[in-house]
Amino acid sequence: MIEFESVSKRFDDGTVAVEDFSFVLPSRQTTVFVGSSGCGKTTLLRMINRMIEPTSGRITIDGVDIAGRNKVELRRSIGYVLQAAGLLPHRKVVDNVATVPILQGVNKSEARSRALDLLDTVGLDRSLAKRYPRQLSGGQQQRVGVARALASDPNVLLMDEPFGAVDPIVRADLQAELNRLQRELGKTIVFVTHDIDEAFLLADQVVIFRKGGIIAQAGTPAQILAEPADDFVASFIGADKGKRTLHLQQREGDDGLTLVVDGDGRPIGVLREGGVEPGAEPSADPLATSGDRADP
Ligand SMILES: Nc1ncnc2c1ncn2[C@@H]1O[C@H](COP(=O)(O)OP(=O)(O)OP(=O)(O)O)[C@@H](O)[C@H]1O
Repeated sequence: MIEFESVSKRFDDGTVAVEDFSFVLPSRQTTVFVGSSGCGKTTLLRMINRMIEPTSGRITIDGVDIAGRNKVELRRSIGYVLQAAGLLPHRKVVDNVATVPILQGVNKSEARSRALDLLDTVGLDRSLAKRYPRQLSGGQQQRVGVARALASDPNVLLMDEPFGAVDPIVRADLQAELNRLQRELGKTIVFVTHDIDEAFLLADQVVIFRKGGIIAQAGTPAQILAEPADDFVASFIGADKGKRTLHLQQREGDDGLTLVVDGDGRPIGVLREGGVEPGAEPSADPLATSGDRADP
């Protein structure tokens, strides 16, 4: 469990990035920080591995105040994945993944053999191990970034917009892969994104921020979709525009299939029988995501 207790951060130039933030991030769950640019998400994330020090307040991991821990040792014990993957350009993939375990004293051949296992874990072919980062696609580089972050088998994984720079198809792949990995590994993940859809897809718990690291709403995706706390949240999740309001539509030439469209009229799927109780009248039930309730 990671706990923020009245944490504030004022930078040297006087910018207050975070003000009096208190929050608990449960172990083995994915907490997603979401909010528009400059609201303090990255600052909060980087305070967890002490890349940024709070001006006041306390952060504990499993009850231990991180201020009392050795900074370098703390940083190496926490996985960290960045948007640009942050790989070392002059090292081969396998060595990028093995770097932290070697720094922690694991012998080279064992670290490399574990690195190859980790490539399997993140769905990369072992034949890529000898390439340099520039010889990989953006999506592959991100997978290497995740493998590297997992290399020291950390309990905590910090992910700062890790899939922000890849195209939507690769991004969807990486998101699905992260959900699969998390089911297997059960890490305490803190994930930062601008993208509310990504947040809802990955999170056990979502925190929507206003500027200054102020919580606009925190809860499960279902809770937030069902009851946006205020107009700011409703607008942020698109409920106000009907983005999450689903409708059924039947069109000519669709062989009687019922199309599901979102509030902007974009087709997002078809209605299948599977979600309806046998004998029950077909209804919008299978679609009863809270989007229905977000109808203005
Ligand atoms: N080193 C710094 N010195 C001064 N101000 C900073 C510094 N780092 C961040 N800030 C400011 O603190 C505020 C929060 O920044 P932060 O990077 O945490 O936001 P963010 O929500 O992660 O934004 P983004 O989504 O754009 O990455 C912003 O106003 C930013 O300009």
